[in-house]
Amino acid sequence: MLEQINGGLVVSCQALQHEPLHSSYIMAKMALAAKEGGASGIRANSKEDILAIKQEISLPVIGIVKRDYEDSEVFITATKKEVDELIESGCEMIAMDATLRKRPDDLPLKELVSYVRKQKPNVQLMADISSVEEAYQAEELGFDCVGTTLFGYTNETKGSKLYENDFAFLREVLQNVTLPVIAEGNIMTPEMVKEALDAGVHAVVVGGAITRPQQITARFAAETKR
Ligand SMILES: CC(=O)N[C@H](C=O)[C@@H](O)[C@H](O)[C@H](O)COP(=O)(O)O
Repeated sequence: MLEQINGGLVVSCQALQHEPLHSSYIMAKMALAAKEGGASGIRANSKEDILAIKQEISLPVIGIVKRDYEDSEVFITATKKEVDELIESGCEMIAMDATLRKRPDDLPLKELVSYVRKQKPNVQLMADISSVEEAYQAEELGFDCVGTTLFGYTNETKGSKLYENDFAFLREVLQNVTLPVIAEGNIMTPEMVKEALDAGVHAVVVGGAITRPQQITARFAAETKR
Protein backbone atom coordinates (compact mmCIF):
# COMPACT_ATOMS: atom_id res chain seq x y z
CA MET A 1 0.00 0.00 0.00
CA LEU A 2 2.80 2.43 0.87
CA GLU A 3 4.05 2.29 -2.70
CA GLN A 4 0.59 3.01 -4.09
CA ILE A 5 0.04 6.10 -1.94
CA ASN A 6 3.55 7.55 -2.27
CA GLY A 7 3.22 11.31 -2.84
CA GLY A 8 -0.54 11.02 -2.85
CA LEU A 9 -3.72 11.83 -1.00
CA VAL A 10 -5.54 9.36 1.25
CA VAL A 11 -9.12 10.35 2.01
CA SER A 12 -10.48 9.33 5.38
CA CYS A 13 -14.13 8.32 5.01
CA GLN A 14 -15.50 8.03 8.54
CA ALA A 15 -18.81 8.76 10.20
CA LEU A 16 -19.25 7.44 13.73
CA GLN A 17 -22.56 6.39 15.24
CA HIS A 18 -23.44 9.89 16.43
CA GLU A 19 -22.70 11.52 13.07
CA PRO A 20 -25.31 12.30 10.38
CA LEU A 21 -23.64 10.23 7.65
CA HIS A 22 -23.16 7.09 9.76
CA SER A 23 -23.74 4.33 7.17
CA SER A 24 -21.49 1.87 5.34
CA TYR A 25 -23.40 2.60 2.14
CA ILE A 26 -22.66 6.31 2.40
CA MET A 27 -19.00 5.70 3.30
CA ALA A 28 -18.63 3.49 0.20
CA LYS A 29 -20.08 6.29 -1.95
CA MET A 30 -17.77 8.82 -0.23
CA ALA A 31 -14.85 6.56 -1.11
CA LEU A 32 -16.02 6.35 -4.73
CA ALA A 33 -16.26 10.16 -4.86
CA ALA A 34 -12.75 10.38 -3.37
CA LYS A 35 -11.45 7.99 -6.01
CA GLU A 36 -13.07 10.01 -8.78
CA GLY A 37 -11.47 13.11 -7.32
CA GLY A 38 -8.00 11.59 -7.46
CA ALA A 39 -7.39 9.93 -4.09
CA SER A 40 -4.68 7.26 -4.00
CA GLY A 41 -6.07 5.50 -0.94
CA ILE A 42 -8.82 5.48 1.66
CA ARG A 43 -8.75 5.41 5.46
CA ALA A 44 -11.85 3.90 7.03
CA ASN A 45 -13.29 2.79 10.35
CA SER A 46 -14.91 -0.61 11.03
CA LYS A 47 -15.02 -3.94 9.24
CA GLU A 48 -18.49 -3.17 7.84
CA ASP A 49 -17.45 0.13 6.25
CA ILE A 50 -14.27 -1.35 4.81
CA LEU A 51 -16.12 -4.31 3.28
CA ALA A 52 -18.62 -1.90 1.69
CA ILE A 53 -15.82 0.32 0.38
CA LYS A 54 -14.00 -2.69 -1.07
CA GLN A 55 -17.15 -3.68 -2.98
CA GLU A 56 -17.32 -0.21 -4.50
CA ILE A 57 -13.68 0.58 -5.40
CA SER A 58 -10.28 -1.05 -5.60
CA LEU A 59 -8.12 1.61 -3.90
CA PRO A 60 -5.97 0.38 -0.99
CA VAL A 61 -7.46 0.95 2.46
CA ILE A 62 -5.92 1.91 5.80
CA GLY A 63 -8.28 0.25 8.27
CA ILE A 64 -8.99 1.15 11.86
CA VAL A 65 -11.60 0.12 14.40
CA LYS A 66 -12.55 2.80 16.87
CA ARG A 67 -13.89 1.37 20.11
CA ASP A 68 -13.97 2.82 23.62
CA TYR A 69 -12.69 0.87 26.61
CA GLU A 70 -13.32 1.76 30.22
CA ASP A 71 -9.79 1.17 31.45
CA SER A 72 -7.94 3.08 28.73
CA GLU A 73 -7.98 6.25 26.64
CA VAL A 74 -6.80 4.30 23.60
CA PHE A 75 -9.62 3.98 21.08
CA ILE A 76 -8.04 3.40 17.67
CA THR A 77 -7.45 -0.35 17.12
CA ALA A 78 -6.81 -0.93 20.79
CA THR A 79 -6.81 -4.74 21.13
CA LYS A 80 -6.53 -8.03 19.25
CA LYS A 81 -10.31 -8.06 18.79
CA GLU A 82 -10.14 -4.98 16.56
CA VAL A 83 -7.13 -6.41 14.70
CA ASP A 84 -9.10 -9.61 13.98
CA GLU A 85 -11.97 -7.55 12.55
CA LEU A 86 -9.58 -5.61 10.34
CA ILE A 87 -7.92 -8.76 9.06
CA GLU A 88 -11.38 -10.02 8.09
CA SER A 89 -12.09 -6.73 6.30
CA GLY A 90 -9.26 -7.30 3.83
CA CYS A 91 -7.68 -3.87 4.35
CA GLU A 92 -4.13 -3.47 3.06
CA MET A 93 -2.85 -1.51 6.07
CA ILE A 94 -3.87 -1.49 9.73
CA ALA A 95 -3.45 1.72 11.71
CA MET A 96 -3.35 1.61 15.49
CA ASP A 97 -2.86 3.95 18.40
CA ALA A 98 0.89 3.83 19.05
CA THR A 99 1.00 6.37 21.87
CA LEU A 100 2.72 5.57 25.15
CA ARG A 101 -0.66 5.39 26.89
CA LYS A 102 -1.82 2.26 28.66
CA ARG A 103 -3.94 -0.02 26.44
CA PRO A 104 -6.97 -2.00 27.62
CA ASP A 105 -5.88 -4.88 29.87
CA ASP A 106 -2.36 -3.42 29.82
CA LEU A 107 -1.69 -5.10 26.49
CA PRO A 108 1.82 -4.11 25.36
CA LEU A 109 1.92 -2.44 21.91
CA LYS A 110 4.78 -4.79 21.03
CA GLU A 111 2.48 -7.76 21.51
CA LEU A 112 -0.18 -6.28 19.25
CA VAL A 113 2.40 -5.64 16.53
CA SER A 114 3.67 -9.26 16.72
CA TYR A 115 0.07 -10.46 16.63
CA VAL A 116 -0.58 -8.66 13.32
CA ARG A 117 2.71 -9.87 11.85
CA LYS A 118 1.88 -13.45 12.77
CA GLN A 119 -1.74 -13.40 11.60
CA LYS A 120 -1.22 -11.47 8.39
CA PRO A 121 2.42 -10.80 7.45
CA ASN A 122 1.50 -8.95 4.24
CA VAL A 123 -0.67 -6.32 5.93
CA GLN A 124 1.25 -3.10 6.56
CA LEU A 125 1.20 -1.30 9.88
CA MET A 126 0.75 2.40 10.55
CA ALA A 127 1.54 3.90 13.96
CA ASP A 128 -0.81 6.71 14.95
CA ILE A 129 1.40 8.88 17.16
CA SER A 130 1.31 12.19 19.05
CA SER A 131 4.98 12.74 19.95
CA VAL A 132 8.50 12.25 18.62
CA GLU A 133 9.18 9.71 21.36
CA GLU A 134 6.26 7.62 20.10
CA ALA A 135 7.62 7.88 16.56
CA TYR A 136 10.95 6.43 17.79
CA GLN A 137 9.14 3.65 19.56
CA ALA A 138 7.17 2.86 16.37
CA GLU A 139 10.39 2.58 14.42
CA GLU A 140 11.87 0.29 17.03
CA LEU A 141 8.79 -1.94 17.05
CA GLY A 142 8.93 -2.41 13.29
CA PHE A 143 5.94 -0.40 12.09
CA ASP A 144 5.93 0.34 8.35
CA CYS A 145 5.06 4.03 8.73
CA VAL A 146 4.02 6.63 11.28
CA GLY A 147 1.10 9.03 11.10
CA THR A 148 0.65 12.24 13.06
CA THR A 149 -3.00 11.31 13.65
CA LEU A 150 -3.05 11.74 17.41
CA PHE A 151 -1.13 15.01 17.71
CA GLY A 152 -3.63 17.32 19.37
CA TYR A 153 -5.72 14.47 20.74
CA THR A 154 -3.82 13.34 23.86
CA ASN A 155 -3.77 15.08 27.26
CA GLU A 156 -0.25 16.32 26.56
CA THR A 157 -1.07 17.75 23.12
CA LYS A 158 -4.74 18.68 23.50
CA GLY A 159 -5.68 21.73 21.43
CA SER A 160 -2.59 21.67 19.20
CA LYS A 161 -3.13 21.61 15.46
CA LEU A 162 -0.74 19.90 13.09
CA TYR A 163 -0.43 22.90 10.75
CA GLU A 164 0.52 25.31 13.55
CA ASN A 165 3.95 26.97 13.48
CA ASP A 166 4.54 25.94 9.90
CA PHE A 167 4.00 22.22 10.66
CA ALA A 168 6.66 22.34 13.38
CA PHE A 169 5.73 18.97 14.94
CA LEU A 170 5.55 17.24 11.57
CA ARG A 171 8.99 18.57 10.63
CA GLU A 172 10.42 17.36 13.93
CA VAL A 173 9.07 13.86 13.34
CA LEU A 174 10.49 13.89 9.80
CA GLN A 175 13.92 14.80 11.15
CA ASN A 176 13.93 12.08 13.75
CA VAL A 177 12.75 8.91 12.04
CA THR A 178 13.65 7.12 8.85
CA LEU A 179 10.23 5.49 8.50
CA PRO A 180 7.84 7.02 5.98
CA VAL A 181 5.80 9.72 7.72
CA ILE A 182 2.15 10.31 6.89
CA ALA A 183 0.66 13.71 7.68
CA GLU A 184 -2.78 13.29 9.21
CA GLY A 185 -5.01 15.51 11.31
CA ASN A 186 -6.55 18.91 10.69
CA ILE A 187 -5.29 19.29 7.15
CA MET A 188 -7.91 21.72 5.91
CA THR A 189 -6.79 22.98 2.50
CA PRO A 190 -5.01 21.87 -0.68
CA GLU A 191 -2.24 24.33 0.20
CA MET A 192 -1.62 22.47 3.46
CA VAL A 193 -1.41 19.20 1.53
CA LYS A 194 1.26 20.71 -0.71
CA GLU A 195 3.16 22.14 2.24
CA ALA A 196 3.23 18.80 4.03
CA LEU A 197 4.42 16.98 0.90
CA ASP A 198 7.07 19.64 0.30
CA ALA A 199 8.25 19.10 3.88
CA GLY A 200 8.94 15.49 2.95
CA VAL A 201 5.99 13.37 4.03
CA HIS A 202 5.21 10.15 2.19
CA ALA A 203 1.48 10.87 1.86
CA VAL A 204 -1.25 13.02 3.34
CA VAL A 205 -4.51 11.88 4.92
CA VAL A 206 -7.44 14.30 4.81
CA GLY A 207 -10.72 13.50 6.54
CA GLY A 208 -13.20 16.07 7.81
CA ALA A 209 -12.34 18.78 5.29
CA ILE A 210 -13.56 16.43 2.55
CA THR A 211 -15.95 13.92 4.12
CA ARG A 212 -17.61 15.58 7.13
CA PRO A 213 -20.17 18.03 5.71
CA GLN A 214 -21.21 19.15 9.20
CA GLN A 215 -17.62 20.39 9.78
CA ILE A 216 -17.41 22.01 6.36
CA THR A 217 -20.76 23.76 6.88
CA ALA A 218 -19.69 25.02 10.30
CA ARG A 219 -16.64 26.68 8.76
CA PHE A 220 -18.80 28.53 6.24
CA ALA A 221 -21.54 29.31 8.78
CA ALA A 222 -18.98 30.81 11.16
CA GLU A 223 -18.45 33.58 8.60
CA THR A 224 -22.14 34.49 8.39
CA LYS A 225 -24.04 37.03 10.45
CA ARG A 226 -26.59 34.63 11.96
C1 LIG B 1 -8.19 11.78 16.45
C2 LIG B 1 -9.05 10.85 15.63
O1 LIG B 1 -9.93 10.22 16.14
N1 LIG B 1 -8.78 10.77 14.31
C3 LIG B 1 -9.49 9.88 13.46
C4 LIG B 1 -8.60 8.87 12.94
O2 LIG B 1 -8.82 8.08 12.08
C5 LIG B 1 -10.42 10.55 12.46
O3 LIG B 1 -11.55 10.97 13.18
C6 LIG B 1 -9.91 11.75 11.64
O4 LIG B 1 -10.95 12.17 10.82
C7 LIG B 1 -8.70 11.43 10.76
O5 LIG B 1 -7.56 11.27 11.55
C8 LIG B 1 -8.39 12.52 9.73
O6 LIG B 1 -8.22 13.74 10.35
P1 LIG B 1 -9.06 15.03 9.91
O7 LIG B 1 -10.50 14.64 9.91
O8 LIG B 1 -8.75 16.11 10.92
O9 LIG B 1 -8.57 15.40 8.53
